[in-house]
Amino acid sequence: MKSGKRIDVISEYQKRIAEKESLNLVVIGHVDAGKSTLMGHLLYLQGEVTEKTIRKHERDAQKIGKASFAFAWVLDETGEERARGITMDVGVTKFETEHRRFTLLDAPGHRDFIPNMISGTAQADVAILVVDATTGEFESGFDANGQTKEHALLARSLGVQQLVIAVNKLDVVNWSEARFLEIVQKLEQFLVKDASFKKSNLVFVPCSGFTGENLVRRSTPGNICNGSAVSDTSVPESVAAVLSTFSWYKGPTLIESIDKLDTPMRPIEKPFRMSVTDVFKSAGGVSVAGRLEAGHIQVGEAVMVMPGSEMAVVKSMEVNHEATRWAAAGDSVLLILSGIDILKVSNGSVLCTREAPIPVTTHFAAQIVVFDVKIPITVGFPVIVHRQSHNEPGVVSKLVATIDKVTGEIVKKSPRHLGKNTTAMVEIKLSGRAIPLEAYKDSKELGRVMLRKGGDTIAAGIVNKILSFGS
Ligand SMILES: Nc1nc2c(ncn2[C@@H]2O[C@H](COP(=O)(O)OP(=O)(O)OP(=O)(O)O)[C@@H](O)[C@H]2O)c(=O)[nH]1
Repeated sequence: MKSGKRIDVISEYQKRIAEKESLNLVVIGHVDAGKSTLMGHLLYLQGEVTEKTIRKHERDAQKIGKASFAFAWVLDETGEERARGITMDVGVTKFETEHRRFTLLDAPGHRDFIPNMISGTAQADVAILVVDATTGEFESGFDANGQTKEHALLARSLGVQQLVIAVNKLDVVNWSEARFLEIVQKLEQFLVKDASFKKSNLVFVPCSGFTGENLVRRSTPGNICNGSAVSDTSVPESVAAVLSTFSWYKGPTLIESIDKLDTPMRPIEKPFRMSVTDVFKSAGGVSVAGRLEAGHIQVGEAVMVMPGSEMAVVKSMEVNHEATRWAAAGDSVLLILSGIDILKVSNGSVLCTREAPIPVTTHFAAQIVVFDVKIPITVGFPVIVHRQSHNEPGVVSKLVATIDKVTGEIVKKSPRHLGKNTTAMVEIKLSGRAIPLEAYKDSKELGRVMLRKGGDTIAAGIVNKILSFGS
């Protein structure tokens, strides 16, 4: 195919961000915290979903006895997700606020789907953490087996710096200010002290995804949020009660809070890198979806797939479901590639250029933070190594030293084991295939790893050095 005129991507990109900046937003939180309902309702209020669609979801949901899930179905699209009432895969949608363009990733809360949650969060710049304010529910999401803490730690480890915390289902607790403040106090302490978020990067917003209160606006006598698209009778508070009991809140709505989030610096001038999250055959060639981590790409250019060093040409592309001729760092893209066998590219591959290939390795040094482990990490400890949406089995092959989290100084060389909350330098060897990986100093996006074992996340870290090179 003819590539057409070459585009000056950097100047096009400058024009685009001058118009409106783009952010990838992930919604995380404990199972049933109300993530899908909240975002489905927000999309409806923003005009991204029609009243007709919501009415249809409502009727269909009622038929299978799940009337309260009508808004959640905007994002939970598969039959199994709807029947089980849970999110399993990462749904992707786009929407706009006054100053920002968002690509929304709705991650599953159930612990069985944490690898999918990692995949969604790895693509995100910012996150909404949804917590259920209901008595007992916030507590169970927040305890050791709940996903509130794990998701927050994972998000921080994957590079998310700004967090909007939606204190949800406040309708169930009579819009109680005391309950809201109790949750803020507990969460803030954890997020700042244990998860290393900056206090100034946290925003707490009381709301109800079900009634729609404080998502886009707050109820006033002339403007009432009463979950109008849902005819479920279980809306627990009368509108009058909302007006009188929620008057204590004077802060921003959820949409105002996310509209103020900062856009991270995009490494657009660095060598081209795209991490692949999905591959499928399409009429035009091989379709490859993923996130552009660094650099830029345009139709007609050649790309190299790592591992494997196979070459392909970009035949066409889409950003946010719209055909385009170029894409830049930070974009979620779909490339149609020609000249390549579908078997040569898979979830976890990284696309780069022949001139600046990404290293491929089975052995690397990393600095890790150990989470709440039951058994201390020792040499030979088996782990599943996650890099973005990809994972491979491996072992912790060497414990180099424990280090002071604050000063970075070595506390102990060659420790025998690593316990809870330790920061340490280790070496990791993969037992199977080599993966594309970079040192963190070269790529913040492709230089992070997460270690999991037996369904638990046990550590997160950054890659200090690649110790073996494959192709
Ligand atoms: N009363 C009340 N119920 C809510 C609210 N938000 C969600 N729910 C209900 O909580 C249940 C779970 O909601 P979902 O939106 O599926 O929760 P989720 O966090 O997306 O669940 P997973 O994706 O499976 O983790 C549904 O019955 C919702 O109707 C709220 O603000 N108030």
